[in-house]
Amino acid sequence: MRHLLFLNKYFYKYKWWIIPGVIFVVISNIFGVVPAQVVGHAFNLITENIAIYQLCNGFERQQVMYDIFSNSLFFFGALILVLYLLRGLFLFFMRQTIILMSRHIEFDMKNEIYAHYQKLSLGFYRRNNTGDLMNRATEDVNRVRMYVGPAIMYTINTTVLFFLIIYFMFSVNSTLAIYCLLPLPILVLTIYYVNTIINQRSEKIQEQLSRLSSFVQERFSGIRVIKSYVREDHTQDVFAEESQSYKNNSMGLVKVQALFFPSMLLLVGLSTTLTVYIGGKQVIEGSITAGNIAEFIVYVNQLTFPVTMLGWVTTLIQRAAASQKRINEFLQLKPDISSANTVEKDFTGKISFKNVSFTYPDTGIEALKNVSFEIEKGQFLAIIGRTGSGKSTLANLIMRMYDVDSGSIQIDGNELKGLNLHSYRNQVGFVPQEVFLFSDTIKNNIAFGLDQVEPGQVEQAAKNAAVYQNIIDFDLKFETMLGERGITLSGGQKQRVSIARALIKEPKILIFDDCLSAVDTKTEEEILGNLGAIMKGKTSILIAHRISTIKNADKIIVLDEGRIIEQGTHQQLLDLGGAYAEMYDNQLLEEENS
Ligand SMILES: Nc1ncnc2c1ncn2[C@@H]1O[C@H](COP(=O)(O)OP(=O)(O)OP(=O)(O)O)[C@@H](O)[C@H]1O
Repeated sequence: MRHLLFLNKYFYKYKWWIIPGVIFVVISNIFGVVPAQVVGHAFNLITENIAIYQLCNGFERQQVMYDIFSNSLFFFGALILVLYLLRGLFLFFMRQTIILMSRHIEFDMKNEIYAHYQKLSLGFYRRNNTGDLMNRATEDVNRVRMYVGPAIMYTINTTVLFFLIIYFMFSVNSTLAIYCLLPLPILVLTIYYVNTIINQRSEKIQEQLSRLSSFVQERFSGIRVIKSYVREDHTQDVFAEESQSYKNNSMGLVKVQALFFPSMLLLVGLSTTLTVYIGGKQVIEGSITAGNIAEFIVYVNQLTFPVTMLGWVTTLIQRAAASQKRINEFLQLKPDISSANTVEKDFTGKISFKNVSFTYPDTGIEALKNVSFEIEKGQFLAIIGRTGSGKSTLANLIMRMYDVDSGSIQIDGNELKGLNLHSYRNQVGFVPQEVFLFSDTIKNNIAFGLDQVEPGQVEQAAKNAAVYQNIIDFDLKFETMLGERGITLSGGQKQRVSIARALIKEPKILIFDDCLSAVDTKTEEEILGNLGAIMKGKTSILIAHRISTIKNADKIIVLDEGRIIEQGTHQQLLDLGGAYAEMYDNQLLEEENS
């Protein structure tokens, strides 16, 4: 429950919603309870005068009495109607304040969670799966909203109504009030018990449902693999099995739910019977009127719904507390990477690594060991090495996706950790190894890193990335949609759109993480030629597997098992006759063979 204290700041923020809300609850309940007394008076009017009315049978006076009777009853009826209309009006205001407040809180929370998620570093996203992140920002927030809205509203409502009714009941007759209320605790306990069972089963069903949807989602994403391995029938069987247990559990839930209303009605019936029985005896004794019995029956019926709600509200609160706990777990996480300095600087692009070592915290793999090198402003650095040698890790460290364990990375002679991260990353163009494009138009994908796009900028970036002609060939050209509902680009086209996205930023430092692998050698040469012109005076880092791609680099670093084993120009490394020269010979041989 203490987790829900987190929400107090929102209650404070929206105090001018909740305070009038509570006042509306009180007023609406007063208008809800008073009609019971009017019913009582109406009853008394009839029971007290019906005998006299019948005595006047056959006399002219009977018509006069009839008129008085019907006018009075009409008055009572109209009064009840007006009171209920007023109750309805204040119920409307109550919802318009408390439920609207819950929607505002939901909106604020979603934004707070989303903003916080974005601050968390890459490591956090590696540790938690997307489904879990999404659930906390949607399903869990929704459950908390049910607490700040309906749960709070019904709790206040039930409390106010309960005290009003108790007050009125006891002011009429305390013995009858006690008998009337006697079955209520049993009703509360029964409903709470049945509700708990319903809840446990619903949770189980919910879990099964999300397992089922993850299963379906994954299988449809991998439909190509399923079809090529002819596993449709097997997948169908697994799906049917999962659905079967979902069905069985849902049917079990229906059974419990079916018990809910009958048990509730039974106890309300018991309460009414006691009211009539005990009340009847008291009428005979002369301590109350028949109208009071009618009044009590209305009270009992009025209490039923809020009391039923109590069980539901308890589960809402329990669920909200569990959800808020999950939300708080993430909200309390501090980002591993934070911007230390707010001064924004323009960089020239000199990068130096001094004895940098880095181990991935999740796997314990030491990806870089004592790495030292320097790139001057405007130089072209290439990194080559076997798969898993630490090339992408090096690029990620320059982007400060992770912080180094030991050693230091400096940009223009300043510690990377001390730089304004936002401004620094804004000046770096990064093309990751795994291309990711958004389900949006090609134009918006290329212009992703810009706040404002000048005319012709997107087209020029596409030309520089040698993808312009491909885009022009599509019917909708730059407005072509990508992703699930749009077209699918080829691997090479995707890589080039992703390159265009980095180039359009006109970065001071450009990092290409093995992103020319799906591009043919001719296109690769075209891109590299364009890059030469664009990156003049700016620093570029290119990670590659083909020596043909990097031989013009100012400096080449050869990585092996996280260590730099050789560095120099293409010619220097060939002259060295080591790993690079061997790689070169092998690649020449492969080319000749093919
Ligand atoms: N996010 C991660 N969490 C844990 N370990 C990782 C992570 N990324 C990479 N590694 C490990 O770090 C080592 C270096 O990986 P890295 O991706 O830097 O190699 P690479 O040289 O870029 O390989 P490739 O050429 O295949 O892309 C590998 O052993 C890899 O398993």
